[in-house]
Amino acid sequence: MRTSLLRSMESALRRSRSGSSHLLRRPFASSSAVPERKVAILGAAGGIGQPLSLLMKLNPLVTHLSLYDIAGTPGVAADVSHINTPAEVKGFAAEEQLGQALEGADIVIIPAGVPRKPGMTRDDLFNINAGIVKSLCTAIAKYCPNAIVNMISNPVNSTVPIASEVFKKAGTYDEKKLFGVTTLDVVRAKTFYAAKAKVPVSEVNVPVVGGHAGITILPLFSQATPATNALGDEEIKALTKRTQDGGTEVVEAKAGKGSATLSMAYAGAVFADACLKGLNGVPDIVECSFVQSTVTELPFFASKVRLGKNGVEEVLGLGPLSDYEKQGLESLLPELKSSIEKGIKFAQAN
Ligand SMILES: NC(=O)c1ccc[n+]([C@@H]2O[C@H](COP(=O)([O-])OP(=O)(O)OC[C@H]3O[C@@H](n4cnc5c(N)ncnc54)[C@H](O)[C@@H]3O)[C@@H](O)[C@H]2O)c1
Ligand SMILES: O=C(O)C[C@H](O)C(=O)O
Repeated sequence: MRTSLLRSMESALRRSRSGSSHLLRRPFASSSAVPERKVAILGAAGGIGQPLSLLMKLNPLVTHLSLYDIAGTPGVAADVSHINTPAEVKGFAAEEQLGQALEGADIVIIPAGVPRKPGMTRDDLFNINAGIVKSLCTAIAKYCPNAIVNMISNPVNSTVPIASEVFKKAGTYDEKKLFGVTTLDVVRAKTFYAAKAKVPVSEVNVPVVGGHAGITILPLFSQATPATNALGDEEIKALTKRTQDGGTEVVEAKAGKGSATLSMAYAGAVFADACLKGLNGVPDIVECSFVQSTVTELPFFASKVRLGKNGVEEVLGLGPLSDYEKQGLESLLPELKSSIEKGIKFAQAN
């Protein structure tokens, strides 16, 4: 997946440099091979929003890129629009333009909201971000009820349930189209595993299940490929802990200037690319994501998901777990349950 996104981007860059591509001379609308796809980014002028806008502009599957934020969008949209790739860029600022930003969107990516500072948990963001997510999802239900939603705003373990309740209230909820973006956990697990196991990072795959906060992030290193016997129990524990604390590692390193933005933009672009490929009928697109689920007793859970023309095609099971992973699963369920319930309660009361 990672390599296929990189290949797409490299070829978009090559084409834009050579100026020889038929894609650049002919709009996608007239191409029978590539359907029109509008991607909207809400929070596009933020730390994640800006590099994510850049990466989506480089994605050859995007024909229309709609950038919305409450401040700073005109500059970001003008800047990104000068890149000579096919996606047509439009910027929207202020709430009265939100409808236009969303209309016709196939995928809405939401990195709007405040990030952590050192000493905070993701749940500490709930009070501000819950309201932001609720109002943006209310607009999605009105202007693009059939869009796939990629939720990045934290706490993901609560913002996804909030979105589901907003859509239920509006009568537009389709569980196949709501995704909590947990790809950064997978990106981190792959990077850390490759370095420890001394295997090429481009070949590594590691499923990460559960949720997206602390111990609710459960990397399944027993299923990592390429498999290795080189890692003992203590090394697996250390890798698990580093993956669970990856966000905090960045928050502390940024020392008050926010949380992961560049690696998150990359992860968000990988996941949106997978959703676009699924929509376009590319077979066997599998990514981990926090979705409505029956894999555990909880109503939402992150696991491998097969993507298709309608969003979720199949929520895949956990596969065989090591004893250490089984313990991790038992430990995470109560915390994840309470974060999910907090989101549902908020949306029902507001
Ligand atoms: N899911 C993940 O793995 C993951 C990873 C990193 C960060 N995050 C989360 O993503 C969110 C954004 O992080 P960031 O670093 O980009 O923050 P940021 O403060 O740099 O950017 C957030 C942007 O959201 C905008 N915004 C605020 N309210 C809005 C509204 N109502 N409508 C539209 N835009 C609005 C702001 O103007 C700002 O430009 C945070 O909640 C952060 O915790 C999630
Ligand atoms: O850690 C954070 O607050 C941001 C994000 O969820 C991350 O995992 O980097």
